[in-house]
Amino acid sequence: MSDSTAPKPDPTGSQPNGTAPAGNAPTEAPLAEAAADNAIIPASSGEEPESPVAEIATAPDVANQRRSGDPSAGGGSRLSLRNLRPRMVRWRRQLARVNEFEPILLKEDDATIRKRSLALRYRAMAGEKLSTLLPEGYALCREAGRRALSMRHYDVQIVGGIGLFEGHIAEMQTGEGKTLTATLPLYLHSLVGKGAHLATVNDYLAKRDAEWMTPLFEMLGISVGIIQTEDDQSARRKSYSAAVTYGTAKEFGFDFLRDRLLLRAQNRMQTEMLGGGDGGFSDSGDQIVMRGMHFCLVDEADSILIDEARTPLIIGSIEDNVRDQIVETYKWGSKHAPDFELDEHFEIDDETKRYELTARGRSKVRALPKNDLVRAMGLVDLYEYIERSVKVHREFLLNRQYVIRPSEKDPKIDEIVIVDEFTGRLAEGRKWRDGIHQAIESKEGIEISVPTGQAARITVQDLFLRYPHLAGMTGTAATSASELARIYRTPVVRVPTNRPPRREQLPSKVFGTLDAKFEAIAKEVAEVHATGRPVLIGTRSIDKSVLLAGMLTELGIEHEVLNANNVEREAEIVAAAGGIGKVTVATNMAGRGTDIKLADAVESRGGMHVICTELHDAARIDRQLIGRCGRQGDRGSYRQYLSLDDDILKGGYGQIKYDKLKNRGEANTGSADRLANMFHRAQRKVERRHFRDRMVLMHHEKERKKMQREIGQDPYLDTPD
Ligand SMILES: Nc1ncnc2c1ncn2[C@@H]1O[C@H](COP(=O)(O)OP(=O)(O)OP(=O)(O)O)[C@@H](O)[C@H]1O
Repeated sequence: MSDSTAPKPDPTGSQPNGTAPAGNAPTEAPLAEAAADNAIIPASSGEEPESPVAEIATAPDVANQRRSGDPSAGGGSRLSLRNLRPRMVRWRRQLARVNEFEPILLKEDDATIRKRSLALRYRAMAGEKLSTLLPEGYALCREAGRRALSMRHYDVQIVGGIGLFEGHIAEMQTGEGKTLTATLPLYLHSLVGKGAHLATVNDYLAKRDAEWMTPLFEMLGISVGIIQTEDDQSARRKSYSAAVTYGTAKEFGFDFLRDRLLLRAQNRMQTEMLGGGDGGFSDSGDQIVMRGMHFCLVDEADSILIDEARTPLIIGSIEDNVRDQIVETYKWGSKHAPDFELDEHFEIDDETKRYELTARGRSKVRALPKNDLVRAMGLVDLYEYIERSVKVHREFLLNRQYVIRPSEKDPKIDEIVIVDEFTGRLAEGRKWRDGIHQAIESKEGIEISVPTGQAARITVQDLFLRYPHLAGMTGTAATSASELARIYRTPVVRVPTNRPPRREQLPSKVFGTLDAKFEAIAKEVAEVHATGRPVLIGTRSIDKSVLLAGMLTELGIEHEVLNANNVEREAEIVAAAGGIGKVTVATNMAGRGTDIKLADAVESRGGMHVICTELHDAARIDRQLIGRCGRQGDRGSYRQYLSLDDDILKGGYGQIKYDKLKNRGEANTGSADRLANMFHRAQRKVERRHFRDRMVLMHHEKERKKMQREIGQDPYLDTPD
């Protein structure tokens, strides 16, 4: 930590408000302007979480944005909702109070800043309200940022930070400095001594952001902990004991479950000891790692709180050696199944279609060679394994009942996907029960997915609902505002950009077929590429990214493909994507969290051009892609390409109407641009359906937990498999 008394020069050139020299004007000008006209723009009337979705969804700004069909609208626009004015006025007043501290803090040395921070902590611990401490706290944080990181929180960031402190989801455009903004509510909430968590999507981001912000926190006497997947219990305990802890939603969830299991085990031991008198309770030194859940700030809030919301975090109860034994026995079964003959070794019950070994079949099983793991399995179990394997060999055929393809989660691993016998379509995510699925995996020689057995389970949603104070940041929340407000009681606010955005939306183009669309896209890539501007093309699936890449190769355009198949090079590809003449084809969320920095000469040529090749099921994902260009006031442009055979039309209007549109598309030779709005309507229908599905699921889960509590069970530990 630096002891210098003189503050470090501010590379942003910005000065405290009111004392700003002329050169500072560009940095703070938009805020001054925006502040006068509602610095923060509500994306929904989330203040009334109880209000019906329609009311929220039709909040004027969202509605305007959708009417214009511009999924990137927002950010710097200045729209206002009359009924939310009081909140904005209050936040602006608080900003003014934060600013009042600045000239005073500027004159103080590092040691005094730290002392002030300690004094704030005492006051918070003594029970003073954090909202009273906010102006000085935020001013201290800003001053620490300026000295330790050479970054002074912009006024918009301070106002965004106030919104976060008050439990909002702040929508900030990519590149607007969410990492620095996060320090404000983290610092303030950490003062009460119960810990403040920042949850992000992966270990890498947790570590990177924590390390980047640590000098700021250290200057204020605030310790920082980082949770990484490989950490052991004692490292975790240490990280959680820090004032501020960075980690992933997943790790926070697992630690919560492990602690809960441990507490139950200890509780049981204690009860046994008290009851039996001779119980073996000993405090073996096992201690929980978390020290409660007080405040959590969720980065990439929409993806964690909505996309991942239903993801269950499960701690398995099957131990590794048992798992190995099960896997081995499946393999053993499928190896020997072809040697079993109908009628001689097994029979099939006409009614139940059950396979049953005959006496000869059973003695054959006993005589089969077995390794130690298989031998340790009970004989009755072995009969069942063989019966199941024989059934699978006779009845389940590759490319008829199922296909094999690379797993979406990990393309290096193959997986079995069931073919729906009625529709002939792939039944994504479905599995056969009673070991059939595993027996097929074994027959095909691919990794056997032994179920874990559940010892404890929590969904990401439940986890965050347990925090009494929750807030989030994201580039794209406005379109999910109603859902976030309804589930988490976290209203969404839009934070305007520090500098006005200069991103240009080019008119959407609609084609009859995918082929026609892709040809036009390739042509546009060639044209923009010739000017030296970088082009980023987003596709909905891996195969489409490959198709487009093939077309670009034919045109002789050098390019990079970024999809789930080459995640290792992700950061490298994204970092280079803003160079002169770069062309990058990416599937949706790829490259998240890495900044695309434009090469110097790119800005004067018009910045980056983004091409969206199809609408996604959620407008939010489209906006994420579009947000890649025109960052921090850079120039940039984007265009949406659509065709009448796009999946979104099927999802929105159903198969029959989709088939009609597709036929119309095939007959269509000219432009169909006038139909662009139809695609956005379809997208809204899909979004609404997904929202309804999620609400139904949430309702069922809630009921289940209620019932379990009523009968004295723990909904996280007594989980149905
Ligand atoms: N107040 C500030 N003063 C100077 N530079 C800043 C300030 N705030 C942010 N920056 C710079 O802006 C850049 C983007 O910051 P950051 O990565 O936190 O953005 P982000 O909003 O998280 O973007 P993404 O959505 O891509 O994750 C960084 O290089 C950071 O140094």
